[in-house]
Amino acid sequence: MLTVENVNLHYGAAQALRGISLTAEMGRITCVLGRNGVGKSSLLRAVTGQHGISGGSISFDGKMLNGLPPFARAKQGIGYVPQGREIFPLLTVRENLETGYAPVSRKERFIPDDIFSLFPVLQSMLGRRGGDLSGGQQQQLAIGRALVTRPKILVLDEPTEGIQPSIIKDIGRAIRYLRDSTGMAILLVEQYLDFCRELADQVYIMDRGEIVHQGAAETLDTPEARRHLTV
Ligand SMILES: Nc1ncnc2c1ncn2[C@@H]1O[C@H](COP(=O)(O)OP(=O)(O)OP(=O)(O)O)[C@@H](O)[C@H]1O
Repeated sequence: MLTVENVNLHYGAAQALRGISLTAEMGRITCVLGRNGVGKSSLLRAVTGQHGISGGSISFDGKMLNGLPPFARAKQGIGYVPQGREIFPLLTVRENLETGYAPVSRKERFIPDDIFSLFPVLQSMLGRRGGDLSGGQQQQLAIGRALVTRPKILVLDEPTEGIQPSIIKDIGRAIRYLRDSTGMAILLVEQYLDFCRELADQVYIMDRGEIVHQGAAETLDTPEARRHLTV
């Protein structure tokens, strides 16, 4: 289980996270919703070690992550699918997937078949350059690359952003499959309410760097939750 306790994060003098606490349990999909700029990506940067925190603690599987660099967190089992996908455009699909080998042991340095069952398009495009793929295919590649690192928790930053509906469905199916078949934890940041409502076991809403609501997915339909999500 991932435990975030009372976390603060600053960019210079600007505070982006204010006393954030949340948990993401194994075998469950935890969704964090919120409008633009409320600190969702900053939360994931804190969890993955992309940005240091200025207070609080983050632990996974009983181990404290504070101060560990991103590669050490990847070794602990934290897989990250960043906003904007960050595919290497000049590397092939296969090479992009192979960049996920870095944190795993030599004997695990192969691409699990599951990835191609979830996203068959990746298999048919193994020799193509990442930059030639559509946005939706790149998103599938970014998820595949994170899965190559054999994560125990998959952390996704707005995977539906700019993606066509049919691929959003595939991504939703893949996330559910990963939860159910592997028991991994999923921490998902989103702005797309319907996607979260369908997938999430547990939801949090952020506003101005704080958690302002938490509960089961059904609670997203309460007027109080809606108020935090409408512009
Ligand atoms: N590198 C940075 N330097 C300074 N301020 C930043 C930086 N990154 C984000 N911020 C600020 O921190 C706040 C939270 O940003 P963050 O990207 O975490 O929000 P978000 O909820 O993920 O938004 P979005 O949906 O647009 O990605 C915003 O006010 C943003 O302007």
